[in-house]
Amino acid sequence: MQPDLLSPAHTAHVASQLATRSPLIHCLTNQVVQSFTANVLLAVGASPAMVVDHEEALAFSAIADALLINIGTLTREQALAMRAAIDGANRAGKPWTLDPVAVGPLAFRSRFAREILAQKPAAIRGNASEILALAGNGAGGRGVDATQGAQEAVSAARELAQQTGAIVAVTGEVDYVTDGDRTLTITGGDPLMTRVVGTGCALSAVVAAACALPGSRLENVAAACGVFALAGKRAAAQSQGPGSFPSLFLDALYQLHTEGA
Ligand SMILES: Nc1ncnc2c1ncn2[C@@H]1O[C@H](COP(=O)(O)OP(=O)(O)O)[C@@H](O)[C@H]1O
Ligand SMILES: Cc1ncsc1CCOP(=O)(O)O
Ligand SMILES: [Mg+2]
Repeated sequence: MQPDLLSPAHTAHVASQLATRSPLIHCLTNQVVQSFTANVLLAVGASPAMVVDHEEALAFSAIADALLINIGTLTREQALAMRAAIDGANRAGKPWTLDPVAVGPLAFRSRFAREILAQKPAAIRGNASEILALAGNGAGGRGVDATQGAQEAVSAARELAQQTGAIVAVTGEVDYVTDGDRTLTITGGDPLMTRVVGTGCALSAVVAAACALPGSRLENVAAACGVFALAGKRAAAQSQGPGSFPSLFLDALYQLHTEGA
């Protein structure tokens, strides 16, 4: 089936809903991107909380509106907290999102990612090499970076969505978001987004937030990618390089709901 283009009106609607509803997002994420992820969630109008101890994580994921699990700097201790958080979220009926950072060549995180897939993520967001590896079709990328284009991972994304029941977003120059049947395509963004750390991780946090909104989860996750594509393009148009880009990107995310898309 041919991918559909995401409607700009739905991106604007989701940008506004995120700010109006301000979902509380429980983030268990990597050590590199904690602060940027929290700032991105605040810029879109959501509310971040990094509650990381395993006892507190179990309790807090039931209180939060959605959970993010990002395995970028996974440790044994963090894996315990992640299992507890997923358990708490599932028992409370709260959606959780997986960012399978650098899955493939590294055994511990790859085993862990496959294990938690059985716990029914609402969404999975990764780059092409991560989605291919998670679907069992590739060896993974170069560390946290993709070595394949997103277009090459569309079939794997569909298979992964069918196997897990999750909405799968595979990102890159073009993003593809699928429920295993219908696939939406998002264009925009800018290569500068790959020259600063944490844009993929922060997008996964906004995907988690989008999963807490009412309506079509497929369209809401695609709109989260649409929000990034639009803000990334606007920020890059004013930016001289990776130093100024993160600030301009946060401003652009904020302006999407304060000034309308
Ligand atoms: N070449 C590109 N052109 C435009 N946008 C891009 C490009 N590469 C990545 N992006 C955007 O950057 C964000 C992060 O995606 P990606 O780089 O695939 O994730 P990761 O950082 O996990 O590898 C997404 O919003 C994606 O659309
Ligand atoms: C550099 C790095 N190392 C482990 S996690 C991480 C951040 C990856 O961020 P992103 O996937 O958003 O580029
Ligand atoms: Mg990533």
